[in-house]
Amino acid sequence: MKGSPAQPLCGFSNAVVQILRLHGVEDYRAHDVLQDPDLRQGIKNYSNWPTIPQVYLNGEFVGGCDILLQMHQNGDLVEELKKLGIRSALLDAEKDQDKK
Ligand SMILES: N[C@@H](CCC(=O)N[C@@H](CS)C(=O)NCC(=O)O)C(=O)O
Ligand code: FES
Repeated sequence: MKGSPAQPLCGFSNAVVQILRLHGVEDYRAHDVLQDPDLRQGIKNYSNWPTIPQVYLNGEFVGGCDILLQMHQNGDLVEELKKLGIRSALLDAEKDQDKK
């Protein structure tokens, strides 16, 4: 990403942080490519993906901001988190809504 989860330095990186936060995912490793030109280019070569941010789940490249947003909207992100043993906080939020 650009910047840090606490202080994203680009709207696209910020969007990824916010989507993860919605799902209660705050504990992940983030690397600031603005601090490391080799990482900035190297990660693009590694994933064959031209832009930052890049999201990896269990070391597997998932996509950038647009793809994460899409997965958020179509429910895939909840499923992918489940595969990692992470229960999305959004599921509990939905339950709370049902009660009302
Ligand atoms: N549509 C992209 C948005 C990200 C993007 O366009 N990133 C640009 C601007 S921050 C980028 O990384 N450019 C190459 C660079 O800055 O090294 C996505 O889904 O992630
Ligand atoms: S830093 Fe300008 S769009 Fe990301």
